[in-house]
Amino acid sequence: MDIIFLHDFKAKTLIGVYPWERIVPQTIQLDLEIALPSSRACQTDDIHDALDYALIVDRINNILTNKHFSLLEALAEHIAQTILSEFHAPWVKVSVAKLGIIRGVKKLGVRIERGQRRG
Ligand SMILES: Nc1nc2c(c(=O)[nH]1)N=C([C@H](O)[C@@H](O)CO)CN2
Repeated sequence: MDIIFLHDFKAKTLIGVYPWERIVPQTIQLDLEIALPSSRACQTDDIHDALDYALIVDRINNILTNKHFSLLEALAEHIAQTILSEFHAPWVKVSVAKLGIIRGVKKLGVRIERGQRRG
């Protein structure tokens, strides 16, 4: 299985369960692993055969700007389902973390894995 990874992708968004978190944007860190539907690009060296990671970054930035979630879990699920449905990836692993939100904890978050449903 060939994979595109995006590590240490930091961006600001409104997220959280508390009222102040609906007003003050927070920096989150995303780490993604995205399985590729095909390895054709390895042979052809053609971007048209590749899953363009720049488009994935653009799409995630769009989500972070336009959608606001209470829970990291819900954001991770939305990103995972977007990548599966819009980029036809067979499988994706999404980690979403907040940085320094709780005293004594440098980074905390959730990690989910999702695949295409059969049938
Ligand atoms: N499982 C989760 N627990 C909590 C979340 C979350 O997203 N998932 N979020 C919060 C608050 O928004 C937090 O960021 C502030 O302490 C608390 N617990």
